Amino acid sequence: MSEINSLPIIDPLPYLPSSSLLPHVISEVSEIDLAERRKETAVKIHEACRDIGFFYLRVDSYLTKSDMDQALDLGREFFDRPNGEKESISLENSDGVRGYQKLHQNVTQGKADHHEGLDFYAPSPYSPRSPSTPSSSTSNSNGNPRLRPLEGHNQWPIRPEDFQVKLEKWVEKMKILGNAVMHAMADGLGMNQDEWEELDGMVDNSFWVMRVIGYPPLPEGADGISCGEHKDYGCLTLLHADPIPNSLQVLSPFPSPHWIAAHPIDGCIVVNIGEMWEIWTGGLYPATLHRVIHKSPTYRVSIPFFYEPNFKAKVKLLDAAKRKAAEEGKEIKEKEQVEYGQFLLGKVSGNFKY
Ligand SMILES: O=C(O)CCC(=O)C(=O)O
Ligand SMILES: [Fe+2]
Repeated sequence: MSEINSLPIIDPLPYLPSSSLLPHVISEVSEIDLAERRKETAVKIHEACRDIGFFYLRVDSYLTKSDMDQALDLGREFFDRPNGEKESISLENSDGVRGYQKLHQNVTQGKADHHEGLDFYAPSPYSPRSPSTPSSSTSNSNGNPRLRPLEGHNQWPIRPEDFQVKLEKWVEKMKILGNAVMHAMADGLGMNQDEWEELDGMVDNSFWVMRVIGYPPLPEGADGISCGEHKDYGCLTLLHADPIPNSLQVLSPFPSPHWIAAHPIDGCIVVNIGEMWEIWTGGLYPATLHRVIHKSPTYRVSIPFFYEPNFKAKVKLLDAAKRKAAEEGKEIKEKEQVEYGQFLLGKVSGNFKY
């Protein structure tokens, strides 16, 4: 294998429901070559997941340029609002994980990151508490019962106008895209229909997360890091970011680990896989380390959408991954089964400084 210094570009079009495609594309898609195009996509996705765990996904048959620009601009306009307004929807007002985090409140490996952010999650995974049961012995400063992490409601900004409507649409779009990528990955692993349906049943009520992140440039001369190196912990990360080169960096494994830049490409988003795929495949598909060092003078906005398993999904080594690894002579290592929601709870508790 030659040194990997750039990421492959993959077209998910043959896996997207035709009703979700942009009108001008629908007429171009012929049923006849769909099967052939699926094969091509599945092979490319398998190689990308196995060799680096990161790739570009073409989305220009699915999202217009104005959909893409608008999502980032809404983030930018929100971060431009006065601090008091942003802090009125801070994490502490909900369940400690949904809402706004001010600059340096995010922590990676014990070090504060140089960004602000706004986090949204799928609805609470817990059944509603009955009003007659005292829900908790503790209350927060507003006298309301203290919520367990993930138990609260999302806090949507009131300004800029349309933020919620537009970004909820983005969530719906990303869920469809995430499922299409999962299907391509299932084919790439050589799953049969029953195996794909079983995998699909573990993500069909995805406990998704959407983050809107704002990165001020790192101070002049600082050798700091905007977002410390980490693996993502779920299934798939679908990242849309401002077209600023060099900021997002990926640890390419071959021939020896070295950082490469994932420069944004027009009409594409960047996808990487998280730790759940590492468990599903026994490490055949690695969750790759990445980081952000944002030094350019402009404020950078990114919107990672995490397409995750269902809260209750039990994630363990897949037979298809065993077969694929044997076929390719790759060694894999079975990891302990996890229930996704429990795994997530263990992770979110260390993410913020309150
Ligand atoms: O902002 C970015 O480009 C990446 C953010 C990221 O890696 C994350 O939120 O997990
Ligand atoms: Fe990440």
